[in-house]
Order: sequence, then C-alpha cells, then structure tokens
Amino acid sequence: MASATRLFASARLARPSLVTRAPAQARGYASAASGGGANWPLLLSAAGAAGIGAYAYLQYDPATKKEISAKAHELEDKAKALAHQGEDKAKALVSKGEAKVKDVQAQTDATKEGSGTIGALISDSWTPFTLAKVEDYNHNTKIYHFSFGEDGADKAAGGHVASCLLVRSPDGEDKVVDAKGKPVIRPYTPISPPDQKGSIELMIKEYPTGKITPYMASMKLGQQLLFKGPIQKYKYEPNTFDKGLAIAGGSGITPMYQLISHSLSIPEDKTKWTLMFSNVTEKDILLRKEWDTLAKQHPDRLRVKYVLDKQPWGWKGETGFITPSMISKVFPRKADEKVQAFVCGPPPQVASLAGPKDGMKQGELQGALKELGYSSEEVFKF
Ligand SMILES: Cc1cc2nc3c(=O)[nH]c(=O)nc-3n(C[C@H](O)[C@H](O)[C@H](O)COP(=O)(O)OP(=O)(O)OC[C@H]3O[C@@H](n4cnc5c(N)ncnc54)[C@H](O)[C@@H]3O)c2cc1C
Repeated sequence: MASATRLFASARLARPSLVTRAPAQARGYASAASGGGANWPLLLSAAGAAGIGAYAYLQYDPATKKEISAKAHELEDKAKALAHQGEDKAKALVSKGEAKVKDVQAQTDATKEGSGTIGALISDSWTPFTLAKVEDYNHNTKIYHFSFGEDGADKAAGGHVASCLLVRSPDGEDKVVDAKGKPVIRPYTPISPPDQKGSIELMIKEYPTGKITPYMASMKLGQQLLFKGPIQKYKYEPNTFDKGLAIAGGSGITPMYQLISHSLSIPEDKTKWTLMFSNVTEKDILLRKEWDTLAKQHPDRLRVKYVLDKQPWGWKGETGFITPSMISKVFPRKADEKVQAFVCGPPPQVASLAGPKDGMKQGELQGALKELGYSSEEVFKF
C-alpha cells in the first residue's frame, strides 16, 4: 500500500515535468507562427508608406499618376496576399502545435494510467538507454538490461498492455542501416513490467544473418542504444472476452508474456487463457520456467501447450506445424463463448495461421483461424 502511495505521489510530482514540456513545444510552434506573421504588418505598413509617398508625389506630377497609383495598388495586393498566406500558415502551425500538446497530454495520461509513473520513453523522439547487464538465456537468446540513467531512475517504460517499443543503433561508424542507407528499426516487447522503474529488460533472439540482433550481441556494457515508444499494439481490458487463445512461435512469445502475465495479475479478471507455443526444439522454448510457474499459480485461468517441429524422444506434447485440427483439439470453442485469438511469430507462421500482415496493418484474415470460422475482429496479429 505504502509503495502504491509512493508510486502515485511520484506520478503527481513527476507529472509537471512532462506537462511543462507541452507548452514549451507549443510555444515553439506558436513563435514560429508569429515569426512568420510578423512580416505581413511590416509589408502592409511598407505598402501604406508607399501609397502615402505616391499620393504626395502625385500632387506635383499628375502625368505619372496612373503608373504610380497602379504600383501602389499592386504592392498593397501583394502585401494582403502575403498576410493571408501568413495567417493560413500561422493557423496550420497553431493546430499542429495543439495536436502536439494533445499528444504529449495523451502520452502523460497513458503512462500514468499504465504504470502509475512518468514514462522514460518518448513516442516521437529517440532516447538513449545504456546497456547495464547482459544475461545468456540459451544458445541464441540473451536478456539485455538497459538503464535509463540517473535522470531516469524514477521513471518507467510505461504504456498500456499490450505495447512494444522501437529500437535503432545510434549514429556513428557502426550505425546499422538498410540498403538505402536508412537506419534499421525493429520492434521489441520488454519482458520487464511496464511499471518497473529505472530500467528495462529485453529478451532477444539473435539472427546471425539479421541486422539489429548481431549489432546488439556485439554491444559492450556502457554502450547506448536508441529507443522510442511505447507503441500501442492491442489495448487489453479485463473481462472483454471469456477465452483468449495465444499462438506464438519462437521470440514471438514476448508480447504474449506481457499480455497474459498482466491479465493474470488482475484479481478481478476472469479471462481464461490457452497458450500454444511452437518451437523447433525443446531448448528453444523461451520463458518456459515462467510459463510453467504461471500455469501452476493459475490452473483455472492458464493452460500452456508447447508444440515442437519434430518429436524428440519421450515428448508428450504436440508436434509439427500448428494446423486447424491441432487448434480445435487444444482450444475447442463453444458457440456462446466470446473468444479472442492473438498471433505472433515468424511471418510465414503468422501467414499460415491468420494471413500475412499488411505492413503495420492487420491484413486480411486467412489461414487456419479463418478456416475454423474466426472473424477478423476475433484475431489480432502482433
Ligand atoms: C510486435 C513485435 C515484438 C517483437 N518482440 C520481440 C522480442 O521481444 N524479442 C525478439 O527477439 N524479437 C522480437 N520481435 C522480432 C524483432 O522485431 C526482429 O524482427 C528480430 O529481432 C530480427 O531482427 P534483425 O534485424 O536481427 O533480423 P532481420 O534483419 O529482420 O532478419 C531476420 C531473419 O530473416 C532473414 N531475412 C531478412 N530479410 C529477408 C528476406 N528479404 N528474405 C528472406 N529472409 C530474410 C534474415 O537473414 C534473418 O535470418 C518482435 C517483433 C514484433 C513485430
């Protein structure tokens, strides 16, 4: 209770620091706008002065009256047009500024709601975190601990469940870029809770022929990586469906861990979960100890089915690729039950279970889940 009070007290204390950033950003836009607007009164007065000067001269030289009068009108028209342009530009910049303030406010609220404290991540700019510790998890996976530094000791990653963050390498000689020279950016789901203060943990499987994961595997303690987020993937609310089916492959397990462990931690949440987790071999199963512990702690709410590509000696679980018949055997659904399925894994697996994602969009529902009669609203692809 005392720690909860501390959390909210720190949220109240820390909140102004983000809120004060908002007007500062708005001011940036507003001053840019008024800077642009400052030219047109000047032009109008210049046009006015030109008009008065022309009028005085005309009293003495009526022969040039027509020409000078036309010039004065032309100048005035130009000044008015510029004034309109300035006004439109100012309006656009002010509304952009207002949108920015709303975004920062929403971020503040989301962070506060999600974690009870202020977020270390910023949704629209890259923040460096320092590699503080690396743990070997298995033959190809490590747990990376990144520190938010002294200034961030009281901050948390924040965000709603389920959300992820984006990662890229800092500028420099060994910056990881794609074929077009643009920085390579990859999404990751922290395995640390969103309200953990001062640091974040990522469980990352290395692809030796990949881009970011070999870079991360080569990082030394004290080196920095850039982070952005949180990026909301699915907004989980307790008791919005009766049964959840999570199908994951390999490192696609991390969003499921965030989602299901969060749901199980809410006493009033009655949602029942089934996890189907496929891997090549037994030693590839990530977070197995954690899943087995959760299943033991919540026998009425979580069932875990491990699936291996090939059946090792003595294996009693499911084997082979996940098929419609395997899904309906492990997760039979009744007509009156509200069900929600989640899929995360290598793109070919996602495609065979639910159809390919369309970039950041969900893409059309296809594959095993469609065959089983799931609707597109009942399936979420991470
Ligand atoms: C929401 C979300 C959360 C995620 N969370 C995690 C997490 O917590 N932990 C984790 O480890 N991963 C996670 N991932 C996966 C992660 O984002 C990266 O895709 C993964 O780490 C590989 O990155 P990479 O740059 O090293 O490899 P990539 O460069 O993406 O390559 C991966 C593999 O694909 C091959 N490949 C690349 N391009 C092609 C191509 N055109 N044709 C054929 N093969 C190709 C590469 O050779 C390599 O073997 C998550 C993904 C999503 C969408």
